[in-house]
Amino acid sequence: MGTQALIRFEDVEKVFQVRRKAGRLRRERHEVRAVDGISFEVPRGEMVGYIGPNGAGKSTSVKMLTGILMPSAGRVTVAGIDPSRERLRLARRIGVVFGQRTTLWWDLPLRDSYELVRRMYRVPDARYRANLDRCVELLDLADLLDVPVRQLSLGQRMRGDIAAALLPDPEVLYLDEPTIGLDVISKAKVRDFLREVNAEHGTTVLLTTHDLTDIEQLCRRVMVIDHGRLVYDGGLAGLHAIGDSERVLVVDFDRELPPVEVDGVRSVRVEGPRQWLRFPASASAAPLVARLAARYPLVDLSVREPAIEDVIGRMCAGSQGL
Ligand SMILES: Nc1ncnc2c1ncn2[C@@H]1O[C@H](COP(=O)(O)OP(=O)(O)OP(=O)(O)O)[C@@H](O)[C@H]1O
Repeated sequence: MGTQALIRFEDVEKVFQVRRKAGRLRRERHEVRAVDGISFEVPRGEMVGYIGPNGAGKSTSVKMLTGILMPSAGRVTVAGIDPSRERLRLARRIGVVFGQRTTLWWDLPLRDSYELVRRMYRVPDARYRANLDRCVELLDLADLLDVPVRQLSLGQRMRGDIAAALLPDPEVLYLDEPTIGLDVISKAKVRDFLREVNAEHGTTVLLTTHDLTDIEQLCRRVMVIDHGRLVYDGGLAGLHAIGDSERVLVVDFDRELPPVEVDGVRSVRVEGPRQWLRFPASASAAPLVARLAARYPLVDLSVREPAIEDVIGRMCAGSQGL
């Protein structure tokens, strides 16, 4: 494959025909364009965020990548394979983790689930043992191997699921909400592990999440989907730039003052001697601070970056929140 893209979407569409009630007896046929002409390429080894509001078309895209759904138009290729035509051949090369449901066997201890994965995917012994050892160590699974999956906490189960997906050494890992419902420590563990797997094995990762900290900590590239279309594909910094976002300067004066009037900032909140001043994220803070300090008795200040949720919310205006 060389430098060729590992994942490729070419003008992909997915249209669902749904019937909905239109009166007491009548049913109307109606189309839902879940994916409405998306194209992108992901090179081998990249970690990409695939985000957007509810109903944007993310899960439908991932289902086409795994071969569960066939596109209505366009072409999907993963590792040179058409997923819907050769789903089983592809299954050995991709790992899938859904935060909301497990792919493990509910009544079996983790160890037995892993043994089944080994047999199903015919993972060679030495590789299986090396992968299992690494997962057990990095995901802290040693004490959990003999516990039936149904007795695991959500965070433990999620770590167990991620290990199962990685045992066959997949080239691509699709993660759907891998940190949903996890506490801060478990989230950090999962993120550290994913970073390590990506760095050491060059595993390509497509990450769908509503927790944008996952994206900020793991992905240099992010794709934003809205109403079945790709509305942004690039770095996080660029997202801030086109989102036309604002930063906030929180300033403390030596006494209570009326809202400040300085070019380039807007006072949006006053609380005693503290004021919140908005300014464009693309502007440099230093000259603003200099202007403020020249006219006002400044004691302290800090700059708050725009929340990425707000940036994407504005980009997908009219949609539900993330
Ligand atoms: N099998 C189906 N039949 C009919 N409509 C569907 C089907 N699957 C998805 N849809 C519709 O397609 C659109 C995209 O859904 P999808 O599940 O891909 O969104 P999503 O981005 O994953 O959302 P979420 O963040 O809520 O998981 C929605 O309007 C959804 O109702």
